[in-house]
Amino acid sequence: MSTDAGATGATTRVSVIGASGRMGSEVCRAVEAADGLELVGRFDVDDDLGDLAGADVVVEFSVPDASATNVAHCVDRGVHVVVGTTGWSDEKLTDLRTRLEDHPEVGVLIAPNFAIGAVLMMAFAAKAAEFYESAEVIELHHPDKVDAPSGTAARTADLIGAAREQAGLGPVPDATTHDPDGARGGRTHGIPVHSVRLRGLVAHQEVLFGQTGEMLTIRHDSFDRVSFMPGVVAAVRKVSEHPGLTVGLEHYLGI
Ligand SMILES: NC(=O)C1=CN([C@@H]2O[C@H](COP(=O)(O)OP(=O)(O)OC[C@H]3O[C@@H](n4cnc5c(N)ncnc54)[C@H](O)[C@@H]3O)[C@@H](O)[C@H]2O)C=CC1
Ligand SMILES: O=C(O)C1=N[C@H](C(=O)O)C[C@H](O)C1
Repeated sequence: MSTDAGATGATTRVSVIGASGRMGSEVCRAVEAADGLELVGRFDVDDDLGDLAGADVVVEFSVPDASATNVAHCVDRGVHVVVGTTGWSDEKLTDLRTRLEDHPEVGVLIAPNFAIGAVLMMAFAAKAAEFYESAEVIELHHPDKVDAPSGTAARTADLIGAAREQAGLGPVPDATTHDPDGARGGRTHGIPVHSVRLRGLVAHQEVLFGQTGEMLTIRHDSFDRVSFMPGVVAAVRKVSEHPGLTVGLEHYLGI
């Protein structure tokens, strides 16, 4: 298997699942333009994944209901996978870890967001969380997105919730007792999360922290899907060096 193009000069063969989608098509263009990577397969719904066109690494951007099955197909064939699809529940992650025990050489990266600024936003939010009484997440996306909240917002809220627990903070203050239409949004790990869907948007998020007399806002905007590509290409290059399951691009970037 030739996956270490940087060190050896060998070419890494890459297939894309979800190749006709908004992200998949952008990934195909990025792989074709990247030194040391060769696009060998494009797969979409109803295609037979077969031997994955002989890929060393698969990039998977499909739909939440299909992603786990697609990734299992790759792992069973000893192929590394870079996953951007959202909707990975704890149960699905546990099943994948179990599957990987039979293929200890295979690396799988699941990253809720490949934009470097979004990775930093999540890291900054985790850092800030213990210092503020209040925290809320607002994610804003294009209206063709099928899942809410976004994977990025869910991950951000999880990181904030875990940091608050670690610091011994209680629930966020909220006197609401009457909310028949759910105006206060959903909750992830105890943190309110609000989802906006608006034509013209791509992918955006604000993390709000408050305490008496001050407020901190951390905001990230992806104006174009090219913003995800440096992270995807870096992950393709590194995934073989990280056997087992990794959740979050920050672990590949040393953030
Ligand atoms: N991690 C990240 O940085 C990012 C993640 N995403 C996530 O990536 C996923 C895809 O997003 P988009 O490209 O915007 O969606 P999209 O709807 O444009 O593309 C999804 C593609 O998957 C295909 N598909 C459906 N079922 C399939 C199956 N069983 N096997 C193979 N392909 C199948 C569809 O035909 C479609 O071409 C979503 O979960 C989204 O949240 C999106 C942007 C960035
Ligand atoms: O569907 C999208 O567009 C995006 N999905 C990911 C998510 O759910 O967090 C990443 C980014 O926000 C774009």
